[in-house]
Amino acid sequence: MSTTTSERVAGTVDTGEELPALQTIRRGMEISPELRQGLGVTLLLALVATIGQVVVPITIQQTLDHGLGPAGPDTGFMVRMGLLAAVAILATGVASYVMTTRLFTQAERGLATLRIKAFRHVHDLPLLTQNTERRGALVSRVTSDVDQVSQFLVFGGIFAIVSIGQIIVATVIMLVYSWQLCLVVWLCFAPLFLSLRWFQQRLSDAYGTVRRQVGALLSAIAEPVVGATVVRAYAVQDRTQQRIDDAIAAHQSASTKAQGFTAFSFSLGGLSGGLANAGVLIVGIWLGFADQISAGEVIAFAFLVTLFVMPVQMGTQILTDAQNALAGWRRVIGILDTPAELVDPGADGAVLPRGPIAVEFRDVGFAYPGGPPVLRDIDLAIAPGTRVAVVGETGSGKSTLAKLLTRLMDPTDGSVLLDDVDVRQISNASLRRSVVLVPQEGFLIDATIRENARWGRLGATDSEIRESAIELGLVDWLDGLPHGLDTVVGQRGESLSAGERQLVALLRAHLVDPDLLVLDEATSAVDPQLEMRMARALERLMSGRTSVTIAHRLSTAENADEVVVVDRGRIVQRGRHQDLVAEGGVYGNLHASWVAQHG
Ligand SMILES: Nc1ncnc2c1ncn2[C@@H]1O[C@H](COP(=O)(O)OP(=O)(O)OP(=O)(O)O)[C@@H](O)[C@H]1O
Repeated sequence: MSTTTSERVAGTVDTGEELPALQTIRRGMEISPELRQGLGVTLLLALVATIGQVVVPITIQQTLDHGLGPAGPDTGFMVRMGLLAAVAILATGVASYVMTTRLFTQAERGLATLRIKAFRHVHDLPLLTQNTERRGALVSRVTSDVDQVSQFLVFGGIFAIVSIGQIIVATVIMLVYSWQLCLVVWLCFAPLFLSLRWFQQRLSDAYGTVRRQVGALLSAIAEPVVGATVVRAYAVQDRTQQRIDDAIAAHQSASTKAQGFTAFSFSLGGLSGGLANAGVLIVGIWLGFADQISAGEVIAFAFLVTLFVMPVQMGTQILTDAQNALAGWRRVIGILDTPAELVDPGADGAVLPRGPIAVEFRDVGFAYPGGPPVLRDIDLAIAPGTRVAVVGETGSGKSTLAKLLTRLMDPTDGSVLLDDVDVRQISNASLRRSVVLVPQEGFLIDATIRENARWGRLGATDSEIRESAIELGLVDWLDGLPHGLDTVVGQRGESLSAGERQLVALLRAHLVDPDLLVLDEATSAVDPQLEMRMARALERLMSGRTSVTIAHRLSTAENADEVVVVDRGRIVQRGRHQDLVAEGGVYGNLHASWVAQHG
């Protein structure tokens, strides 16, 4: 677990930002063991590829110095050297190919594992955390951040290893030939080597700005697309267009600046190479006259210099990529290091028996991370099969109560019990089987009504879905739709009306066949006919089950067996509707405002 976890603000995702580079790599390898598999062989191949590169200059030197004797060319020797060079070139090519293939296969396998683990963990993160972390940012962590790691591991990583190897081996060979010429080469490249860190920092800053600008650009574009209706309704196209234009201009200038740094370091690499070659020739000839070096060695040097050029030209870019990849890796590891606070007891957990569930809140308190208490001293017992309506002013804590009841969050104090068992001890599978939450806005996927209903019971047949629709009195509505169960609901169910979306949500809930139904009643008004249909479906859905409804309608409170009144996080009144109306208090006020609205 990362060092930052302990300091993490409750309910937020670990950013992993303070994880040192080496620790990041170690943790990353632990999470994706595939990255380590066969790494030894891959590195061996990298060594073969590197050594192969320097064999050619050596054979040239040998041919020039020993193949062209005073007695004329030694054909046998030259052929042997030529063959050696050919074998070296072939070996380098094959080794590079196999190495790269192995590397990207392993890297992609390892990163697929990382993605899968991160996605699974996102599911286990407390709902609260998912709300706190911007959802888009979570998505980017498991997609583009992993891509950055992948890019680097496949291209940058191996290039870095081979490059460093190339420079080391070339330097050793140069030293064997002539330390003076080696010094010339190193002096020519020294300014670039020394400024690599400086370049890398500039590049990193520049690309950091580019990434931020990409984010700004995406949100500037997403806003008018997602909120197209509002943008048009308020005729603010010009303002949003201006934001997009500004974002595009800012992105363009940041990118140009970043590319400028890359181009500069690239050119400097070429310049250093040219200088080194010239220096080698001048000093080499001078040393040659002093009989300190052979012609073949000078030519070999010219070849060896080229082994320096590419690595240093790409060096700054590789360093930046490495930094980006590490940052990406840290962010994904950060997800995995965020504890799944809602621990599922799994197979060891209790299993709820079938039949209406008894509910109890025992001294429950709750506060959102860093916030004040939202629920206090909640003691509430609901007998099996009872129909309870929870009412209260907006912000009084009703939805929070529902989330605790369905274990989307755990209480900060006290406990929630179902059939006398703490919800924390009930296996998730059993909990999801027996308890259903129908939220205000049921989330519909862009698929058919059939697919959406099947979220309630995966694999439900058409006749089972129809049976549910018949029991809820929805079959004539379903048959009245243009394509029945095959009707596509559009993104987030946009092709249906708000009331129809609720009907699909009820159908889905009915297919679960729960023993405890928790409903967050929709506030949006629907046409009277649909309203009646919904009321009838709800009535049937609740029958024979324990139900807790967050009520916004007078009729729901009137029909409930018991009304629970929440005010500023506490239960202030309980009882039947008529009794509470007579009692007055908070319920009296709520009732009066309902009557004023609809009476
Ligand atoms: N994710 C959250 N993070 C921080 N505070 C929250 C969060 N959700 C709700 N709250 C706060 O908790 C309090 C209770 O909210 P809750 O949603 O339970 O009220 P409610 O009674 O259901 O309101 P409404 O009828 O408007 O839905 C409010 O003050 C709200 O600001």
